[in-house]
Amino acid sequence: MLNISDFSLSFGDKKALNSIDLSITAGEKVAVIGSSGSGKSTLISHINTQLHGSAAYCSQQQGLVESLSIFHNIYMGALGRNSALYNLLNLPFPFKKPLEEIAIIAQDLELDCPLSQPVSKLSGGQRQRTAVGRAIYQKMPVFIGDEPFSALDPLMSKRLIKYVLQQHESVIMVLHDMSMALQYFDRVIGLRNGKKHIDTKASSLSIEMLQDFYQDSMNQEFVVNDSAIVGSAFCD
Ligand SMILES: Nc1ncnc2c1ncn2[C@@H]1O[C@H](COP(=O)(O)OP(=O)(O)OP(=O)(O)O)[C@@H](O)[C@H]1O
Repeated sequence: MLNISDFSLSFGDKKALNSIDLSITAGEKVAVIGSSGSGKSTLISHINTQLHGSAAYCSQQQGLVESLSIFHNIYMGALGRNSALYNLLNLPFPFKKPLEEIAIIAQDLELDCPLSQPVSKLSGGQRQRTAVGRAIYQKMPVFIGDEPFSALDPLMSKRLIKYVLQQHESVIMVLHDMSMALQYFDRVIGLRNGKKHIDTKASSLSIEMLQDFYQDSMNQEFVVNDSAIVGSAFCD
């Protein structure tokens, strides 16, 4: 499904990704972890570009339209599927079919406020779920999410991660919750300073190993010379 070979990306002097090799097969559920600034968002944004047309991407920025309702923001996921005229008419007079479909998605995402509510009046968690709803309504085989439920309480976050996993053939998700990464995903990719340090089956990792990985990442935050990080316990 995806093959990335020796991919690097810099922002000015900052090397955000450093010689990344990555293959992902259809059907895989991949968690991407790493400390802040390690390159996770940059990596999944690149993956989204590579999978253009088959992936729904839920970025941290969300890109919601503040003045429009929950319904219309979620409906945006279907803009490409329908004609311009249908989309235009659906704005003032929503059609029955999308109304019903979006009501189900909103219910599944535990969005219990009226669908007519403008996004500007939503909480952080409600906004995140609206953005995820829009991605789900794209009906793509692949879901790419950048901490899509970070504003939710842990139990709701758990339920909704399970829901997103059920709705898509393949999922690539950045998340900081190590236990969820191990419990719900097949594979874990760990980034440190733009390099891939972990890429293995979730079943071969433990919470302690991931805690060590985060601790080592923190310890090396001040290391300027990249050569000092070679020799990780996980990857070259
Ligand atoms: N548009 C940009 N311009 C300049 N630097 C950038 C830009 N985007 C990312 N960076 C830098 O690239 C590095 C990787 O950023 P990235 O957002 O991918 O990290 P991250 O692991 O997703 O972080 P977080 O967990 O905080 O979201 C960081 O040092 C960041 O400052």
